[in-house]
Amino acid sequence: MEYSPILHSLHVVPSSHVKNKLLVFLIMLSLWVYMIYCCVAYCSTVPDLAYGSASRRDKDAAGDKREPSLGASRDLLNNENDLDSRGDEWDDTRAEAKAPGDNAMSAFLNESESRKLPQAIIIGVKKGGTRALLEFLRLHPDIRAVGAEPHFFDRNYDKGLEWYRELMPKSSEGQLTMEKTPSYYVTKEVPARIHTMSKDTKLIVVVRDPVTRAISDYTQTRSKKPDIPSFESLTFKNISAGLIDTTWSAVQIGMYAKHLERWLQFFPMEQLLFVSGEHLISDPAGEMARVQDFLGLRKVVTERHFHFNPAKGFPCLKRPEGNSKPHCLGKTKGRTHPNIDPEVVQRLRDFYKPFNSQFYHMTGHDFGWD
Ligand SMILES: Nc1ncnc2c1ncn2[C@@H]1O[C@H](COP(=O)(O)OS(=O)(=O)O)[C@@H](OP(=O)(O)O)[C@H]1O
Repeated sequence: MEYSPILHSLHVVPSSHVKNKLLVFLIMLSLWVYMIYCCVAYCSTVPDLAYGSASRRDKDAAGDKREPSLGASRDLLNNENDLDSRGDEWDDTRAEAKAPGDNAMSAFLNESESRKLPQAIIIGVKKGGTRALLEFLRLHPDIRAVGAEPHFFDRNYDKGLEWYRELMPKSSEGQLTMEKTPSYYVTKEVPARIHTMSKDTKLIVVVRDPVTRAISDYTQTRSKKPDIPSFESLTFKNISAGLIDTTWSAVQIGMYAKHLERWLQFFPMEQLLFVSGEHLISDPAGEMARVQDFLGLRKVVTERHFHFNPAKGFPCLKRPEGNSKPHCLGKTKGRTHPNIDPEVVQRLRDFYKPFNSQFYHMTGHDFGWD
């Protein structure tokens, strides 16, 4: 038969047209199948998890940042207005450390997480280095800690344990929940209250030379209230008689042995760990080894996590892997202290000597302040 283009087109065009239609139909079908699959199987779970984790994250963040309503006190001025007390330093380091895809996984794991009352608390002392210690500890995967200071046992006790528990971040079974509120160490009612929550609570106290601590405390107050009297005049009840004012909190907090006596009425010494604020700066890894040991944790936070910043005079945190910039605590840590009359400093040293000796004796550790 002779070739006829007309016949050919009559024969071919309809068939390619059908093929095209078939192709479009198949594509549409697979799209529909995919969409149905998404809606029924995938979409019904993933957005839930994603939403769940997002809302949980928001809630956790809110929990971390939620400021408990606080009664008016001098500490309120000293601490709660201190942005560093809200505790978000180095959070970005931890966020960066998450691998992509971790969100879905952590959302899944979150399902088995719950908020728990803290099993360990950093109870003091104010200006001892408590923020640095908490942030060092937050690097540990087995620790979940609330960033802000809850002040539950001193200022918010009437709100009840459920209120307190709600402030805590979610944690899984093997993780320890922690918080830090430095005023606990010196507040009379706190040892009994923590004991009532759990007699097994582990207690950590960061202590520092009481004279430097007092000056640091004063420096913080003055940064908010520049018109306060001089350190020298606040130190003495009667300046000519050289009588130290032990009712001034900056002086009183440093009488560590006196406060420790109260704690020992409720807790055995083995349940308390005293961290040297000075060592936390000069040998953070060494001090962290003691803390992790005390908490029964694997030694995860080591020298690889620290980088000493000579300009700041403090160790800052770095991720062991990678070469990102180390993260340091904010400006409210390491404020320049005013020069204090050396005679007043010496008077304070003499005043603290017997308290320090008693403290060394009680803890079995010479902190070397004298
Ligand atoms: N790594 C690191 N970075 C910065 N600062 C450090 C660090 N380690 C310890 N410190 C010392 O911590 C002091 C503040 O103590 P706290 O965090 O306990 O203060 S607060 O009570 O929470 O306000 C703060 O006291 P000042 O220097 O007087 O500001 C620091 O000396």
